Amino acid sequence: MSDTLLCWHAERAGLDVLEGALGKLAEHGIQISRVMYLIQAQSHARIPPSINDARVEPIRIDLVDPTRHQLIYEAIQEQVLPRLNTVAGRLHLNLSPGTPAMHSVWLILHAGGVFAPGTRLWSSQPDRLDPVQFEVSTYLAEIRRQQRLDPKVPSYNPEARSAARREAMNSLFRYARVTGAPLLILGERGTGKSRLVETQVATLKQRPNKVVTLACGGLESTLAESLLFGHVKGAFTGAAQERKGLLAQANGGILFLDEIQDLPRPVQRQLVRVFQDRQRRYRPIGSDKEISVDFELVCASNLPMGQLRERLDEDLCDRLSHLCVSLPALRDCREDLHEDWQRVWGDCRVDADLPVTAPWSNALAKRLAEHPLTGNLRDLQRLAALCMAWFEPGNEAHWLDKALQQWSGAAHDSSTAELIRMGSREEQTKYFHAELALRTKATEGSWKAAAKALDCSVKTLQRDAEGYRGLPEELKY
Ligand SMILES: Nc1ncnc2c1ncn2[C@@H]1O[C@H](COP(=O)(O)OP(=O)(O)OP(=O)(O)O)[C@@H](O)[C@H]1O
Repeated sequence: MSDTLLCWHAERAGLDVLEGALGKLAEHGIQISRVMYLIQAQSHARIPPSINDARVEPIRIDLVDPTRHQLIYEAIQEQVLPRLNTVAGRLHLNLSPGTPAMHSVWLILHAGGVFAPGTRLWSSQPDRLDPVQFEVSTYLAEIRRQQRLDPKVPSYNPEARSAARREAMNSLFRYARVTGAPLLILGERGTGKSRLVETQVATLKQRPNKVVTLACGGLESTLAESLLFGHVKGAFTGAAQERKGLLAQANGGILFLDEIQDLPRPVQRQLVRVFQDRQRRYRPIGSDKEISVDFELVCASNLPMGQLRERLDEDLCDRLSHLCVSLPALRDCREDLHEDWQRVWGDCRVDADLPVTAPWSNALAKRLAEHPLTGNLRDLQRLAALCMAWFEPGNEAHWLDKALQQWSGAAHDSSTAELIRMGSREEQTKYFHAELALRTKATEGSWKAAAKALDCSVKTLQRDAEGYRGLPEELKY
């Protein structure tokens, strides 16, 4: 398929520049069949209908002053951008013709992602044509990606307002500094355990930039073993290549085992053995050679200590419980919520149009004061996403209200489900029965009709509904 070239008519060098560029592009194996040729409206140059088999499409722009960037942009927006939809093949942009001011305009448009992915930039002189490899849009995208993946912002302020968080941070700062002893971080899901390990813990342990993480959920024993310890080629069917395990990768850094309770028991035992050895020696699967590694072990779990104990190998649990920090849930440190919301907002805000400081109102303060926040920081992230979706410049009260309405609506179901999932089997069954009773009453219209639909007595249903006692009022159906 042949391509399109977009460029400016260089008044002084005339059509020679275009002809030269077309020739050089052909040397690169690029066939141009169409040229979108921007030219001053006042220019007297005669533009031929085609050059070197390429159809030349003059686009006359009334622009006397090439440093009027805003006007150039508007002209391009009106006269060039709509035509980009009709480009077949790839778009090439020759940056060089025109004034240096024009070069900046092209680059800015490219950086803003105006041109389709795959558009190639070229810089030319009559005797040369060089690709411009500096992909501005990719560069910006990369910065944004890094900001998300590699957050440098410490997750929590150690000088927290609430006593619960201050105490947790105080313990964290003391415990994380102890070398050679595993650190255990407990906290409900979304309390920021992983982020804490990647930022503050890694810094305190003086091993920044090297946190090797294994999410232990859903791994069966042999896979978990091979991921952690690695294997030699041919160690088992399918082991076509040698694989370096995470323990080896974490050498000199931190091995972070997230949701440690899900690590299969036999692998937990193996880990204990490595940890009992001062030199941290182990054998990759199928190898007869021992490897010695140096890493700090940090584990996290969203279970409280009592439940975690039931899921962990006894020895491993004993080792892990020496230095254990419990991160409080957000609803237990509401004094910090204003700051948390600012931080989450700053974290999620990518679009420069959005306000730098997080939106705030009395209604939001009230919602934050009473919301169960069972998803912790993720609830705040959901609110931030809704704010971004409803955002309209200059009308904060309106879009914030809209976002809050949606947030409250969506919170109902997920929060109820969340709370129900948190209890013991007995409690969960109780909540389930209560939910069933109340929902059936709501759909059938009365206790009598609900009892008939479920084939039980009204008394049974009303007793079941009592099971919701203890749930926050707003979560009851
Ligand atoms: N202090 C913070 N400020 C703003 N955002 C944060 C903060 N800490 C974590 N986050 C963000 O909140 C989300 C939840 O954090 P994280 O994954 O660390 O929690 P977690 O406790 O490990 O959750 P889970 O147990 O579900 O893995 C992530 O998207 C993270 O980037």
